[in-house]
Amino acid sequence: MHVSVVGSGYVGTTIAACFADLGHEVTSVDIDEDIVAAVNDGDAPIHEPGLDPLVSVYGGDRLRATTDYDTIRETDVTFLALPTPKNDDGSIDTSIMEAGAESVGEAIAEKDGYHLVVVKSTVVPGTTEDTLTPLVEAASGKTAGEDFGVAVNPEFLREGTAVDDFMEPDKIVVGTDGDGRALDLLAEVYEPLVLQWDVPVFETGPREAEMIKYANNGFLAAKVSLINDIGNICKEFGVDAYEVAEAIGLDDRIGEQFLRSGVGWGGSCFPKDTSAIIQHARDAGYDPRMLEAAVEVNERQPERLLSLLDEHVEAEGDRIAVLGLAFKPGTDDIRNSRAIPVIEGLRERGAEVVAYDPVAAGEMAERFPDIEYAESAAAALDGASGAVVVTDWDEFGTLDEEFDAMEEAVVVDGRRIVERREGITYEGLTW
Ligand SMILES: NC(=O)c1ccc[n+]([C@@H]2O[C@H](COP(=O)([O-])OP(=O)(O)OC[C@H]3O[C@@H](n4cnc5c(N)ncnc54)[C@H](O)[C@@H]3O)[C@@H](O)[C@H]2O)c1
Ligand SMILES: O=c1ccn([C@@H]2O[C@H](COP(=O)(O)OP(=O)(O)O[C@H]3O[C@H](CO)[C@@H](O)[C@H](O)[C@H]3O)[C@@H](O)[C@H]2O)c(=O)[nH]1
Repeated sequence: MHVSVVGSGYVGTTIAACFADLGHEVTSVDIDEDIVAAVNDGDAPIHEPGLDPLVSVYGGDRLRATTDYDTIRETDVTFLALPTPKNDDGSIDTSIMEAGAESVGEAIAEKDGYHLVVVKSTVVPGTTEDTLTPLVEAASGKTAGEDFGVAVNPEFLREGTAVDDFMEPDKIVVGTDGDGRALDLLAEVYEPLVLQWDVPVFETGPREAEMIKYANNGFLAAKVSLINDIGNICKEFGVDAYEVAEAIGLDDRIGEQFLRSGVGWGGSCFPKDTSAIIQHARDAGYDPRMLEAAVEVNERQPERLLSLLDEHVEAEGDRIAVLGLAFKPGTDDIRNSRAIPVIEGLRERGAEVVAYDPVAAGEMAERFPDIEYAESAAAALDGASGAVVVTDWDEFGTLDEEFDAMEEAVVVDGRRIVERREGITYEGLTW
């Protein structure tokens, strides 16, 4: 099968390389010429474990990148993996998706046979039927359901484990209006995965498929916020939230995953998606109190971390180490990282901030060019009067005598990764 993928970012590049690995011919379309050149040279344009080997094998061969939308015409199915950022009021900005839908429509206008357009990006319920499909129809002069099909197929991969998540998914959600040709084509695209892992394919309507993605992310974000809320209560009473989480996670109805309390969630998805669905619900007249509370608890965690530091250190004029800048380990992505409000809070206190991250320092230096970036955790800790841990990189779990080089060995751990020991004034955020 010949598949095209529009957008070569985290999702687009991952799924394009994986489709090639599943045996499909793949054409990637992106407006960024550097990204296109990189893919054709066999270089992954993003940092993602397991992606380099795939792009180096298939890039320029079974996976070809281009800036030319017209190439879509030669393919059977097009996945739209374009960004859906948020507007200033928190609502979803679908303008890039709309531009993509129009370009796809123009490209298939001259096509004789059926073409399938698949919305892979995260869009609020109704976007595909009410906005994107009419745009493809207008640009192509064709009729949806007759000349071309439309499906919603949200993506659940996580950054840092994107390739594995895509290649071995928990589920594949397919939203159509019952168009048998669309279902058959998607079944063919995913057949190798479904056969190998016996993956459940959940067939539903387009609006349901769109909502399932927000429900999934909203539920997970709220789960972390709930364990953070419980963790904050635990801290007040000297209870270890991690022991509590371990016990409640044994209940199948709760489940053991996503119970790591700490400084909260960040990244490119949870913040923007909770915000988009909250705003979409409000626009419809419903006030989604649980999701609003999940966001509020999340926003408070960095300040709680700094309050614990305040109990031990007069930050003004002091050197304070920030360990971890990425929004989670395994990535250089700092979008909505909890390190951002932590650094801002330290600067408001007049602290001299020295930051360390194994891969994300370069990204953070663009955001905060005038703080110090250390080459190692040891260098960051040297001479510091306090340290805050923001990202749970494994290497922070092996730190030990490095703390002895601190001016004052005060460690406030936002991820329960540092070993508590004598000689360190240790504060866990929720334990
Ligand atoms: N990042 C994730 O982990 C993840 C996981 C699941 C779902 N999603 C969703 O997938 C979508 C894509 O997210 P992403 O993180 O891959 O985005 P991204 O910002 O990493 O990549 C988007 C790509 O689209 C390209 N682009 C922009 N405008 C274009 C246009 N008009 N035509 C062609 N290419 C264009 C950009 O150059 C970029 O390479 C979003 O809706 C997101 O919410 C993301
Ligand atoms: O127990 C936990 C689990 C996660 N987090 C934090 O939650 C955030 C998000 O983590 P994770 O979900 O692993 O990363 P993402 O790559 O943002 O993936 C989420 O967002 C993607 C984009 O929509 C979805 O596809 C994925 O299914 C969904 O997990 C990070 O800041 C983590 O530090 C915690 O604080 N405690």
